[in-house]
This record gives sequence, structure tokens and C-alpha cells, in this order.
Amino acid sequence: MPPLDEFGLIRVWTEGRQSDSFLTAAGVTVGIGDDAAVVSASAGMEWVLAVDTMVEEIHFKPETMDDADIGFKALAANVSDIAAMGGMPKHALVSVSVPARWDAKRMERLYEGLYACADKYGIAIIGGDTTSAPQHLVVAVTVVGCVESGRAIRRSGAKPGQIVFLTGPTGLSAGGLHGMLGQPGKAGKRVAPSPPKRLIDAHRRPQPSVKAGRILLEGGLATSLNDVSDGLASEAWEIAEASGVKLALRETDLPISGELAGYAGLCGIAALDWVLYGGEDYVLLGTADPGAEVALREKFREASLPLFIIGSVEEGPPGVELALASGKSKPLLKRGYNHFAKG
Ligand SMILES: Nc1ncnc2c1ncn2[C@@H]1O[C@H](COP(=O)(O)OP(=O)(O)O)[C@@H](O)[C@H]1O
Ligand SMILES: Cc1ncc(C[n+]2csc(CCOP(=O)(O)OP(=O)(O)O)c2C)c(N)n1
Ligand SMILES: [Mg+2]
Ligand SMILES: [Mg+2]
Ligand SMILES: [Mg+2]
Repeated sequence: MPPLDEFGLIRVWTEGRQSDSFLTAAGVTVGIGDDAAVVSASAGMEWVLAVDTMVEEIHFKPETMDDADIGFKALAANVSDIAAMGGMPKHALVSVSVPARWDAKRMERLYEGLYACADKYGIAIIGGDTTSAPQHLVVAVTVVGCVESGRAIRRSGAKPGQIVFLTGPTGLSAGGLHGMLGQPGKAGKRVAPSPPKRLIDAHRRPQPSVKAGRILLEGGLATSLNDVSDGLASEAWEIAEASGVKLALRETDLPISGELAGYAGLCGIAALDWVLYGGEDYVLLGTADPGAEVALREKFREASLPLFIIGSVEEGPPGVELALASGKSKPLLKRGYNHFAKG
């Protein structure tokens, strides 16, 4: 059989993965197969649009991610950006640039992961683009979501006197990554103990907080919101700068699971470093009026979702501070994942 061309490949990856009735219900008038997709707009809603890219060697390596995980996470990272606006993800466009090393079977696995995430969040895959690539795989996903007009939750609404909350623990993904990168490679040298499964799962299959974002929006409970992709400290800085305030976080209120602390101890690393600077957590960091705290706790408890109050908003030049368990405070650097950092 001759090798498939890109059109054949696209068919193999996507055909029959989502039912016609699902696509119709998702407002898809023209889906995969034409020059562009057409979807219907809902009255009273605005579009929420985000794109994120995953690049082999930068966002994943063979030892950190299975092929299906790459597809899942490429979409999940985008879903998280929609969640961070309080929006509902609806449609996705998927662009892949595929080197020869990545055969058809591997790409099928990647698409299985992609559709697993799409189905989990009720997202219709409506198109994309396919090219060859010289060496490394690149996956760029654009997600289209919607939100009630004028209601999107921005980074800029934090005000002094408000509380700072987090919708899940951070640091697990970075811990998992550390362990997986430290596993025996070709040279067979083992440099890190095996990480617990929960940490590996957090890295490979992040679960973006769409429900949490919707609860916050529907209840008018958040004054600012951001998702944690580059690290808690870095995202806190983004809220601080966008809002013109200082975020004062409390070390003793940061969620650090025993599992993470235990594994960090085994590695001789301070868990707090992963918690503050690790990234790829895809939980939501936000602020709320102190008067909303009771409702906030109640709504999250009803939905069986975690919620941690980790600090407060203060006046001052934009910045982030951490009150340490010792009673002292230290400024947190605007450090996080930086694609252009040297070294
Ligand atoms: N190449 C680009 N051209 C235009 N806008 C960009 C580009 N890269 C990022 N942005 C925009 O800059 C902002 C910050 O991007 P980013 O740090 O990637 O956000 P996030 O961490 O939420 O994914 C977003 O509004 C994003 O859309
Ligand atoms: C092999 C490997 N090395 C390092 C990382 C860590 N890492 C790569 S990108 C990134 C930050 C998040 O990705 P980015 O593209 O910056 O997403 P965005 O901020 O745009 O959402 C992190 C923590 C990784 N996931 N895999
Ligand atoms: Mg981005
Ligand atoms: Mg974001
Ligand atoms: Mg980033």
C-alpha cells in the first residue's frame, strides 16, 4: 500500500471520532473537510479564544510523555486558558507539524489522547493543519470557547483587602517531571528516585478547572483569575502587575501534599520550589472579596472541588511576597518557566 498523503492521514486521525449529533449540538455547521470550519454563535455570548503550542524536547520528551499524553495535554493546556476566563470551551483547531520519525501509528495515539480530552470537556474538533517537519513534532491547538457577554474574569480585578485563592495544589507536575527526567536513559544512569504515580499523572494528564471557573463566574465570586502554566509565583506576579497590587501569600496555607513533600525529600529538593516555580499545574489562581469567602467555600464544597485560601491582596507596588512559616516575609521573584532563559 502506498504511504498515505496528509489528506489520508487526517482522515485516519479524525474520521468518525465524534458523532454527527454531537457536532450539530456543538453548533458546528461545517467541520473537518472544507477550507474553514463554520460554527454558530450564541446570542448574549462572547467568544473566548486561546492558542498554545507544544514542542518536542521543550514540552515533552520520550521519557516524560506517551504519545497519547501529548495529545491530551496539548488540548488541556488550552482548555485551562478558557477556564481561567470563566469560559466554556467549545471548539478546537489542531495544527501538527510531523517529522518522519513520527509514523502514522504514533500520530494515531496522539489523536486518541487529543480526543480523550475533547470528549471529557465536550469540545468539538473542527479542523486544523498538517505539515511535515524537519526534526521535532510541534502541536498547536487553538480553542474557541464562549462566555456570557461582559462577564469574562480578567487578571486585572484584584483589589487591596481581597483574598487570594487557588483551586488545586501546585508542584506535582514539576515533581513528576523531575523524576521522569532523572530515570535511566540510554547510558543507564539513574539520577532520581521513581516518582509516585500521582505526580506522573499530574504532569501527563492535567485536569483543567473548567467547573471551578464556571462556579466563580456564575456566582460572581472572583475579582481576578489566571491559570498556572508557568508557575504559581509567576502567575501571581501577572495578577499583581495587571491589577497594580501586591499579592501576599502565606507559606503555611499553600497546599503541599505529603506525597510531594516525601518525594521532594527523597530527591533532596525543597518541595516549595516546585510549588512556587514548577509550572504546568493548570489550576486556577484568583482573588475574591472577603465577603464572598463563605459562598466560595460552600460552592466548591458542594461541587466536591478543592479550594485553598492562600493569601491576601495588599496595596503597594506590584509584587508578590511570601510570609514564611518562620514568621518572616520574603519577596518572591518573578521566576517561572522562561522559554528564552539561558542555560
Ligand atoms: N506570538 C504572539 N503574538 C501575539 N500575542 C501573543 C503571542 N504570544 C503570546 N501572546 C499573547 O500574550 C499573552 C500572554 O501569553 P502567555 O504567557 O502564553 O499566556 P498563557 O500563559 O495564559 O498561555 C496572551 O494574551 C497571548 O495571547
Ligand atoms: C522535557 C520537558 N522539559 C521541561 C518541561 C517544563 N516546561 C516546559 S514548558 C513549561 C511552561 C508552560 O508552557 P508554556 O508553553 O510556557 O505555556 P503557556 O505559559 O503559554 O501556557 C514548563 C514548566 C517539560 N514539560 N518537559
Ligand atoms: Mg500561552
Ligand atoms: Mg494562561
Ligand atoms: Mg508560558
